[in-house]
Amino acid sequence: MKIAVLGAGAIGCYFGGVLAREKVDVTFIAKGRTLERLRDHELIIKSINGDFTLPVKVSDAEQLNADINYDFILLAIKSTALECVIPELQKLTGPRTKIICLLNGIGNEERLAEQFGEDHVIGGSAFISIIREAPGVVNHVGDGKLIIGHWQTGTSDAASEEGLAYLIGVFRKCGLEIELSEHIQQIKWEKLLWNITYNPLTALTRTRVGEALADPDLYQLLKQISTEFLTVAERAGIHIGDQYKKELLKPDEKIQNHKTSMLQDLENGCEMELDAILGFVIKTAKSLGLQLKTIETIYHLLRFTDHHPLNV
Ligand SMILES: NC(=O)C1=CN([C@@H]2O[C@H](COP(=O)(O)OP(=O)(O)OC[C@H]3O[C@@H](n4cnc5c(N)ncnc54)[C@H](OP(=O)(O)O)[C@@H]3O)[C@@H](O)[C@H]2O)C=CC1
Ligand SMILES: CC(C)(CO)C(=O)C(=O)O
Repeated sequence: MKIAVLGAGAIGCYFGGVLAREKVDVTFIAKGRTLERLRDHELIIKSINGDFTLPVKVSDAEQLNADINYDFILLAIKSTALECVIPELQKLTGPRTKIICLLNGIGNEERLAEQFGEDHVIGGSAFISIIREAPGVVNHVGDGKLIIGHWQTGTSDAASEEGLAYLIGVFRKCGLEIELSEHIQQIKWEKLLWNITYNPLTALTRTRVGEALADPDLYQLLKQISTEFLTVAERAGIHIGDQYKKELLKPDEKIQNHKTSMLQDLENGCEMELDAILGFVIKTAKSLGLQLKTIETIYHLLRFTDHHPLNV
């Protein structure tokens, strides 16, 4: 079984590294400093479950060989880079390749399905926390479940099913919690409930999750954002589990000090994932005749911030 990891950052290096350690044939598709680093040095994974390092196979994203037939592609770029990697995916995807999309937000799997066909797409939600400390060096700081599921149920052939079962088995053997769901679209919305509530507001106000929750003004806004999002989900016919709603505004100790990925992107001068986290919801709301006052305001403020980085 051959796996390509497209996006050798935090998520790609961690999940790809775990598989490579178990002798799965994994190739990291990388560019720039990550490509240089991984060619000459071992991949370094720091993890709450135990650190490890290992040499890995790496290919230049700009010089891909279209002859290799990968069984699975672990897609772990930021959603902002999705259009840029479509030509790379075209070279990596053969008739039986499945793209496992690990990106946050909504709209990514839909775009992949439009380009490659629904039966080539496996949706994913990673409830995990990993920080890229340097090219080829990642730190797994928060544990959580990885949920994946066929974008179009009932279309997979026996060989792909066998491959997927093997992959899931390897992850489980390594102590990773992974689930194959038949409701991946719902799961993506459930994860988005958390991301849309916390990521944009904490980025805008440069706060950690616990700080935002403890501040009465920000708490009020967190509530408004989640209420607006839940209204859209309900009107769109998406069921959000009660447990996600109940726990949303009282996350446990472990997440209090968390800096959301959107705040990290802002601080690192990287483009924020605004469309996958906010834009898609705004569009869906518009198509349903709903106006989202708080979400739209925050989206526009962050778009402005994205285009006018602060010089601090
Ligand atoms: N980190 C986390 O804890 C979690 C992240 N996620 C989601 O997972 C996704 C990935 O996040 P994360 O791993 O943190 O992001 P990173 O920024 O750490 O990694 C993205 C990687 O994609 C690479 N990349 C960008 N463009 C290309 C290209 N054209 N060809 C090849 N590689 C490319 C980048 O390379 P370069 O640096 O050279 O540009 C980088 O290595 C996001 O959607 C995020 O929201 C979900 C749950 C948790
Ligand atoms: C909280 C976390 C790390 C969960 O996966 C996340 O999705 C984010 O910060 O954007």
